[in-house]
Amino acid sequence: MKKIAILASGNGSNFEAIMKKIQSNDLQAEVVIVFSDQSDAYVLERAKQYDIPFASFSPKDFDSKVAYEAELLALLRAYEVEFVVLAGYLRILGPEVIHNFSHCIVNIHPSLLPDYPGLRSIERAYLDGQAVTGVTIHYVDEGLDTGPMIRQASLAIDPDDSLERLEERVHQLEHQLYPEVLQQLLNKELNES
Ligand SMILES: Nc1nc2c(c(=O)[nH]1)N[C@@H](CN(C=O)c1ccc(C(=O)N[C@@H](CCC(=O)O)C(=O)O)cc1)CN2
Ligand SMILES: NCC(=O)N[C@@H]1O[C@H](COP(=O)([O-])[O-])[C@@H](O)[C@H]1O
Repeated sequence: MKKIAILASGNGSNFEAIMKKIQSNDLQAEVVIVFSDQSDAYVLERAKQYDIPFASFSPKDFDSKVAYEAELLALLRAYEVEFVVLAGYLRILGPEVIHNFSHCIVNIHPSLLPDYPGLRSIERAYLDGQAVTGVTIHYVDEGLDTGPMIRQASLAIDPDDSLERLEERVHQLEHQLYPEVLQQLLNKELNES
Protein backbone atom coordinates (compact mmCIF):
# COMPACT_ATOMS: atom_id res chain seq x y z
CA MET A 1 0.00 0.00 0.00
CA LYS A 2 1.55 3.31 -1.07
CA LYS A 3 2.58 5.72 1.68
CA ILE A 4 1.27 9.16 0.82
CA ALA A 5 1.87 12.62 2.26
CA ILE A 6 -0.74 15.37 2.14
CA LEU A 7 0.56 18.94 1.80
CA ALA A 8 -2.05 21.60 2.52
CA SER A 9 -2.19 25.23 3.65
CA GLY A 10 -5.82 25.59 4.65
CA ASN A 11 -9.14 23.97 5.41
CA GLY A 12 -8.26 20.38 4.43
CA SER A 13 -11.60 19.31 2.92
CA ASN A 14 -9.76 17.42 0.15
CA PHE A 15 -7.67 15.65 2.80
CA GLU A 16 -10.91 14.65 4.54
CA ALA A 17 -12.43 13.43 1.27
CA ILE A 18 -9.35 11.25 0.74
CA MET A 19 -9.50 9.88 4.30
CA LYS A 20 -13.18 9.00 3.90
CA LYS A 21 -12.44 7.00 0.74
CA ILE A 22 -9.56 5.22 2.48
CA GLN A 23 -11.84 4.36 5.40
CA SER A 24 -14.54 3.05 3.03
CA ASN A 25 -11.85 1.00 1.27
CA ASP A 26 -12.46 2.81 -2.03
CA LEU A 27 -8.89 4.09 -1.97
CA GLN A 28 -6.01 1.78 -1.06
CA ALA A 29 -3.38 4.10 0.33
CA GLU A 30 -1.89 5.06 3.67
CA VAL A 31 -1.63 8.72 4.64
CA VAL A 32 1.54 8.69 6.77
CA ILE A 33 1.94 12.45 7.27
CA VAL A 34 -0.03 15.68 6.86
CA PHE A 35 2.16 18.73 6.43
CA SER A 36 1.16 22.37 6.46
CA ASP A 37 3.21 25.53 6.07
CA GLN A 38 0.53 27.25 8.18
CA SER A 39 0.58 26.31 11.88
CA ASP A 40 -3.08 27.33 12.30
CA ALA A 41 -4.38 25.51 9.22
CA TYR A 42 -7.57 23.58 9.95
CA VAL A 43 -6.17 20.63 7.98
CA LEU A 44 -3.98 19.95 11.05
CA GLU A 45 -7.10 19.68 13.23
CA ARG A 46 -8.56 17.25 10.72
CA ALA A 47 -5.32 15.20 10.83
CA LYS A 48 -5.68 14.98 14.63
CA GLN A 49 -9.30 13.84 14.23
CA TYR A 50 -8.14 11.06 11.90
CA ASP A 51 -5.17 10.21 14.14
CA ILE A 52 -2.72 10.94 11.32
CA PRO A 53 0.76 12.28 12.17
CA PHE A 54 1.11 15.94 11.26
CA ALA A 55 3.83 18.56 11.06
CA SER A 56 4.02 22.24 10.35
CA PHE A 57 6.76 24.74 9.73
CA SER A 58 7.02 27.85 7.58
CA PRO A 59 9.62 29.25 5.17
CA LYS A 60 9.75 32.17 7.61
CA ASP A 61 11.34 29.75 10.13
CA PHE A 62 14.35 29.28 7.81
CA ASP A 63 17.14 31.42 6.39
CA SER A 64 16.21 30.47 2.86
CA LYS A 65 13.60 28.67 0.80
CA VAL A 66 16.28 26.05 0.00
CA ALA A 67 16.66 25.33 3.74
CA TYR A 68 12.86 25.10 4.12
CA GLU A 69 12.65 22.67 1.21
CA ALA A 70 15.51 20.58 2.62
CA GLU A 71 13.57 20.27 5.90
CA LEU A 72 10.42 19.33 4.02
CA LEU A 73 12.33 16.67 2.05
CA ALA A 74 13.81 15.30 5.26
CA LEU A 75 10.30 15.05 6.74
CA LEU A 76 8.99 13.16 3.69
CA ARG A 77 11.95 10.78 3.84
CA ALA A 78 11.54 10.24 7.57
CA TYR A 79 7.99 8.98 6.92
CA GLU A 80 9.12 6.92 3.89
CA VAL A 81 6.67 8.82 1.70
CA GLU A 82 6.23 7.37 -1.81
CA PHE A 83 3.65 9.75 -3.24
CA VAL A 84 3.02 13.44 -2.47
CA VAL A 85 -0.52 14.84 -2.73
CA LEU A 86 -0.92 18.62 -2.80
CA ALA A 87 -4.36 19.71 -1.60
CA GLY A 88 -4.47 23.47 -1.38
CA TYR A 89 -0.75 23.77 -0.65
CA LEU A 90 -0.03 27.39 -1.43
CA ARG A 91 3.73 27.27 -1.76
CA ILE A 92 5.65 26.67 -4.95
CA LEU A 93 7.61 23.44 -4.54
CA GLY A 94 11.27 23.83 -5.41
CA PRO A 95 13.48 21.55 -7.55
CA GLU A 96 14.90 19.65 -4.54
CA VAL A 97 11.58 18.09 -3.58
CA ILE A 98 10.37 17.75 -7.16
CA HIS A 99 13.48 15.89 -8.35
CA ASN A 100 13.27 13.49 -5.42
CA PHE A 101 9.66 12.59 -6.21
CA SER A 102 9.70 12.64 -9.98
CA HIS A 103 6.21 11.95 -11.32
CA CYS A 104 5.03 11.21 -7.79
CA ILE A 105 3.68 14.62 -6.87
CA VAL A 106 0.13 15.59 -7.89
CA ASN A 107 -1.93 18.69 -7.37
CA ILE A 108 -5.61 19.56 -7.65
CA HIS A 109 -6.49 22.94 -9.09
CA PRO A 110 -9.96 24.57 -9.19
CA SER A 111 -10.02 25.57 -12.85
CA LEU A 112 -9.74 24.03 -16.31
CA LEU A 113 -6.01 24.65 -16.77
CA PRO A 114 -4.33 26.27 -18.58
CA ASP A 115 -7.07 28.78 -17.87
CA TYR A 116 -6.91 30.53 -14.50
CA PRO A 117 -3.65 29.23 -13.00
CA GLY A 118 -2.51 30.47 -9.63
CA LEU A 119 -4.68 31.67 -6.82
CA ARG A 120 -8.36 32.75 -6.60
CA SER A 121 -9.14 30.79 -9.76
CA ILE A 122 -12.84 30.21 -9.06
CA GLU A 123 -13.43 33.85 -8.20
CA ARG A 124 -11.64 35.08 -11.33
CA ALA A 125 -13.59 32.76 -13.62
CA TYR A 126 -16.83 33.81 -11.90
CA LEU A 127 -16.08 37.52 -12.19
CA ASP A 128 -15.13 37.06 -15.86
CA GLY A 129 -18.60 35.68 -16.48
CA GLN A 130 -17.38 32.31 -17.69
CA ALA A 131 -20.11 29.78 -18.54
CA VAL A 132 -17.96 26.80 -17.60
CA THR A 133 -15.30 26.11 -15.01
CA GLY A 134 -13.95 22.88 -13.55
CA VAL A 135 -11.14 21.04 -11.83
CA THR A 136 -7.73 19.87 -13.01
CA ILE A 137 -5.52 17.19 -11.47
CA HIS A 138 -1.96 17.34 -12.71
CA TYR A 139 1.57 16.21 -12.00
CA VAL A 140 3.65 18.89 -10.36
CA ASP A 141 6.71 20.26 -12.16
CA GLU A 142 8.85 23.31 -11.47
CA GLY A 143 6.40 25.60 -13.23
CA LEU A 144 3.21 26.84 -11.60
CA ASP A 145 0.23 24.68 -12.63
CA THR A 146 2.11 23.66 -15.81
CA GLY A 147 2.73 20.00 -15.06
CA PRO A 148 1.30 17.19 -17.27
CA MET A 149 -2.45 16.98 -16.83
CA ILE A 150 -3.93 13.77 -15.51
CA ARG A 151 -7.70 14.46 -15.44
CA GLN A 152 -10.07 17.36 -15.91
CA ALA A 153 -13.76 17.64 -15.07
CA SER A 154 -15.93 20.58 -16.12
CA LEU A 155 -18.81 22.27 -14.35
CA ALA A 156 -21.38 24.64 -15.85
CA ILE A 157 -21.62 27.94 -14.00
CA ASP A 158 -25.30 28.57 -13.25
CA PRO A 159 -26.05 32.27 -13.89
CA ASP A 160 -27.95 32.25 -10.59
CA ASP A 161 -24.95 30.86 -8.70
CA SER A 162 -23.47 33.06 -6.02
CA LEU A 163 -19.67 32.84 -5.83
CA GLU A 164 -20.04 30.95 -2.55
CA ARG A 165 -22.41 28.42 -4.15
CA LEU A 166 -20.06 27.97 -7.11
CA GLU A 167 -17.12 27.38 -4.75
CA GLU A 168 -19.19 24.75 -2.92
CA ARG A 169 -19.99 22.99 -6.22
CA VAL A 170 -16.33 23.05 -7.32
CA HIS A 171 -15.21 21.61 -3.97
CA GLN A 172 -17.86 18.87 -4.21
CA LEU A 173 -16.47 17.96 -7.62
CA GLU A 174 -12.93 17.91 -6.22
CA HIS A 175 -13.96 15.67 -3.33
CA GLN A 176 -15.41 13.15 -5.75
CA LEU A 177 -12.60 13.34 -8.34
CA TYR A 178 -9.37 13.46 -6.32
CA PRO A 179 -9.79 10.14 -4.45
CA GLU A 180 -10.93 8.45 -7.68
CA VAL A 181 -7.90 9.66 -9.65
CA LEU A 182 -5.51 8.85 -6.80
CA GLN A 183 -6.84 5.28 -6.71
CA GLN A 184 -6.22 4.93 -10.44
CA LEU A 185 -2.70 6.40 -10.19
CA LEU A 186 -1.70 4.33 -7.17
CA ASN A 187 -3.21 1.18 -8.69
CA LYS A 188 -1.33 1.80 -11.95
CA GLU A 189 1.84 2.35 -9.96
CA LEU A 190 1.15 -0.86 -8.09
CA ASN A 191 0.49 -2.78 -11.30
CA GLU A 192 3.67 -1.43 -12.89
CA SER A 193 5.89 -2.02 -9.85
N1 LIG B 1 6.45 23.65 -8.34
C1 LIG B 1 5.11 23.72 -8.16
N2 LIG B 1 4.63 23.94 -6.93
C2 LIG B 1 3.28 24.01 -6.75
C3 LIG B 1 2.39 23.87 -7.83
C4 LIG B 1 2.95 23.63 -9.13
O1 LIG B 1 2.21 23.46 -10.13
N3 LIG B 1 4.31 23.56 -9.24
N4 LIG B 1 1.02 24.00 -7.63
C5 LIG B 1 0.72 24.79 -6.45
C6 LIG B 1 -0.63 25.04 -6.04
N5 LIG B 1 -1.01 26.36 -6.43
C7 LIG B 1 -2.14 26.32 -7.20
O2 LIG B 1 -2.66 25.20 -7.47
C8 LIG B 1 -0.36 27.57 -6.09
C9 LIG B 1 0.55 27.63 -5.04
C10 LIG B 1 1.15 28.86 -4.71
C11 LIG B 1 0.86 30.00 -5.41
C12 LIG B 1 1.49 31.29 -5.03
O3 LIG B 1 1.42 32.27 -5.77
N6 LIG B 1 2.10 31.33 -3.83
C13 LIG B 1 2.75 32.53 -3.26
C14 LIG B 1 3.86 32.08 -2.32
C15 LIG B 1 4.84 31.20 -3.11
C16 LIG B 1 5.88 30.60 -2.15
O4 LIG B 1 6.16 31.23 -1.13
O5 LIG B 1 6.35 29.50 -2.50
C17 LIG B 1 3.41 33.39 -4.28
O6 LIG B 1 3.94 32.90 -5.24
O7 LIG B 1 3.42 34.59 -4.00
C18 LIG B 1 -0.04 29.94 -6.46
C19 LIG B 1 -0.65 28.75 -6.80
C20 LIG B 1 1.40 24.17 -5.26
N7 LIG B 1 2.79 24.24 -5.50
N1 LIG C 1 -3.90 26.96 -6.68
C1 LIG C 1 -4.13 26.02 -5.65
C2 LIG C 1 -5.57 26.02 -5.21
O1 LIG C 1 -6.27 27.00 -5.36
N2 LIG C 1 -5.97 24.88 -4.64
C3 LIG C 1 -7.31 24.77 -4.12
O2 LIG C 1 -7.28 25.03 -2.73
C4 LIG C 1 -8.45 24.43 -2.19
C5 LIG C 1 -8.07 23.71 -0.94
O3 LIG C 1 -9.24 23.35 -0.26
P1 LIG C 1 -9.14 22.36 1.01
O4 LIG C 1 -8.05 22.91 1.90
O5 LIG C 1 -10.50 22.44 1.63
O6 LIG C 1 -8.81 20.99 0.48
C6 LIG C 1 -9.00 23.46 -3.24
O7 LIG C 1 -10.15 24.01 -3.86
C7 LIG C 1 -7.87 23.38 -4.25
O8 LIG C 1 -8.31 23.13 -5.57
